Amino acid sequence: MVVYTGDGAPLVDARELTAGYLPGINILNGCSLEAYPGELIGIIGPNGAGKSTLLKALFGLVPVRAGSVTLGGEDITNLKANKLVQAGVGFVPQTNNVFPSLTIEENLQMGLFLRPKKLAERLESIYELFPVLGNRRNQRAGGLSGGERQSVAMARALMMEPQVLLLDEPSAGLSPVRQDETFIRTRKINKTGVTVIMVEQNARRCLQICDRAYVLDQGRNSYTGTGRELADDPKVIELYLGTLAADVEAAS
Ligand SMILES: Nc1ncnc2c1ncn2[C@@H]1O[C@H](COP(=O)(O)OP(=O)(O)OP(=O)(O)O)[C@@H](O)[C@H]1O
Repeated sequence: MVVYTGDGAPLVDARELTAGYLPGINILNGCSLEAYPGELIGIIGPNGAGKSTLLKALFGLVPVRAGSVTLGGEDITNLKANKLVQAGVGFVPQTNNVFPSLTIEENLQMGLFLRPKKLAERLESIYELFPVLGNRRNQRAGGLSGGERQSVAMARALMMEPQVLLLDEPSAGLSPVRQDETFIRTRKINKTGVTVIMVEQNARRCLQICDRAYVLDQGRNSYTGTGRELADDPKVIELYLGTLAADVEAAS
């Protein structure tokens, strides 16, 4: 597992972001995040902490009022989503992330509208990573299960060969088995060299698979460390992971 110790330059560097949806109301209150090349970063924290808002601020979907975001040293603060996709950032929203009336393959095609000439080559490599999607390429996305839709959404974001993939609660609404599959798939994508920044409400599982994680609380950084450090930190367990779950795990 790659665990960065801070050597080298971060690929994504979000510094002291203030951001919000409504005038005068900030949801992010100066939170920061760094992702080094090849890292799998988790963002966890209580409901309403601003986790999804942070991801949306990175992808230009929520206005950043103060602070900055850089990608490979270039300022990308408040760039529009299409510019970010061209710059190498992929985003998978939590819901409404497929076109239900289109087939799997048409959904994937939509992911490459900025670079259509590479379609055959990209489809081949995506079907290698997601063989099930290849086998069912002509099926409409609307008829797929939640987990399968999540795969299509991830695969579509990967069509543009992003350097960074932003995932908003990929395991939300899935059964425990499907959640596990989603986490394994996310790790697999990360192993291909894609830096992943993932918001997760399944904090324990997220800490198990990520290199480093950020705990957000009220739009601020609360704790940061490797997945293991945070999973073992008594304060993080008490405040964010739940003591009962920890006791059960320790007793088993
Ligand atoms: N489109 C929006 N317009 C106005 N306020 C919003 C909008 N989306 C989210 N918020 C508010 O921003 C705050 C943070 O929401 P966010 O979704 O970022 O939290 P979160 O940490 O991802 O929580 P959860 O785990 O519950 O999804 C909440 O108070 C929420 O009501």
